[in-house]
Amino acid sequence: MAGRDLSPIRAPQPASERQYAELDPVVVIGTGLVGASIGCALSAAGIQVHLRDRYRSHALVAAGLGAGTVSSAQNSAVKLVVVAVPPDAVPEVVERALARYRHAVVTDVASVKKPVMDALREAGVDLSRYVGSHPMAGSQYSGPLTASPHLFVDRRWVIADGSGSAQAVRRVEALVALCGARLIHLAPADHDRAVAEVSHVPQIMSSLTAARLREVPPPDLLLAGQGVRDVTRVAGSDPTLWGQIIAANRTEILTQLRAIRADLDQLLEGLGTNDPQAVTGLIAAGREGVSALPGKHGHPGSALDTVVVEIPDAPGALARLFAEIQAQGVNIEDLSIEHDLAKPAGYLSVAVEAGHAEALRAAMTASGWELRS
Ligand SMILES: NC(=O)c1ccc[n+]([C@@H]2O[C@H](COP(=O)([O-])OP(=O)(O)OC[C@H]3O[C@@H](n4cnc5c(N)ncnc54)[C@H](O)[C@@H]3O)[C@@H](O)[C@H]2O)c1
Ligand SMILES: O=C(O)C(=O)C[C@]1(C(=O)O)C=C[C@@H](O)C=C1
Repeated sequence: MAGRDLSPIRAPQPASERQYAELDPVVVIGTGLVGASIGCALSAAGIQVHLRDRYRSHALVAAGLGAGTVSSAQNSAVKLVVVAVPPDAVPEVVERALARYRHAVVTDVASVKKPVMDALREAGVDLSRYVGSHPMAGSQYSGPLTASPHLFVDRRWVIADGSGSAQAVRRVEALVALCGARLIHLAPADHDRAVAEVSHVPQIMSSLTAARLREVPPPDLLLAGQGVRDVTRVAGSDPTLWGQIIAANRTEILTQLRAIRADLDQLLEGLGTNDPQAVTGLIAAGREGVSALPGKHGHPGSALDTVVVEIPDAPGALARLFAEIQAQGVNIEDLSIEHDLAKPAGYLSVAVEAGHAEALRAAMTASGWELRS
């Protein structure tokens, strides 16, 4: 689209005076993927971040990536503590942080919210300085090495209602804003139901599919294309972390898996009796489900078309291709790459607004690119 900002990510902005006053300095406990990414985003905004981890090496790696410093904070000066450790450790670490940093607000980023809040209440912890939260951004990777200051840009970040003073909530809202995320307030139980639907059950379905691949003979695996890779990306996730997330949210997850079992039974029955409607019905329902997902940046999805371009596995090929697309004034809405197993080439699937695809195809062909669709 001509005139549109084609830069893929928003650069971190310096913190405003109010945000400095609310947050500076911050302590991040747990400097893996999420903690180090938060440290990188806050540091890029100019906030002083102190990094702590049960493994000093993780904090050192995070510091090396620009997430902050491993030097200790002056405890009484700390304004915000972000607890980014695995869910089972969260209540204990939050409780200790509240005791140690007496003027700080403490938030956690665990993927479940009600069990954490319940555990803190059962332990008799004063929750006026605690505000639970959850950024809906991450990846299948663990540890600080894949951290990025851009991880949360334009992603949803939930603040769990039901604890924290108004001032405490404001500090966590400032954290969300500085990380470039979009704030959403939810009751803990509503959060846990929603993430079971859109994150935890999809993780299980991905792992179920990927686990079957262990039985596939290696020559058959050579036929694996982009489809199976798309469906199994998150199956590469950390089993210990996900074991904790799923156990903590098991009631919601069980309800949803039972519904999936009923769908599967229906499909098996239909296939057994060779009822074509059983399959078309399922595929049509899946298509409806996909189109129900909000589009990029949380806006309603717009119709996209995919242009598939063959690119040589050579230095500068991607840059040339992107420059060509930019020259056409077309925004890349999404992209993925599939590598050819037999020759030094890849197939780049570029999703663009449907109305722009035909003109883009014509321009690319005229410039000598090989198109696959
Ligand atoms: N991975 C994701 O996609 C994602 C997204 C959003 C939220 N989360 C949540 O964020 C939290 C961290 O997940 P992650 O993916 O960054 O995991 P990670 O394994 O990358 O990092 C966890 C870090 O916590 C440290 N740690 C563990 N126990 C500790 C303790 N008791 N004290 C201090 N440090 C400790 C580990 O050494 C590690 O460096 C989890 O609660 C997870 O549910 C994860
Ligand atoms: O892998 C990703 O892309 C993710 O964003 C991971 C994802 C998700 O399922 O949305 C996984 C768990 C977290 O609690 C939040 C984010």
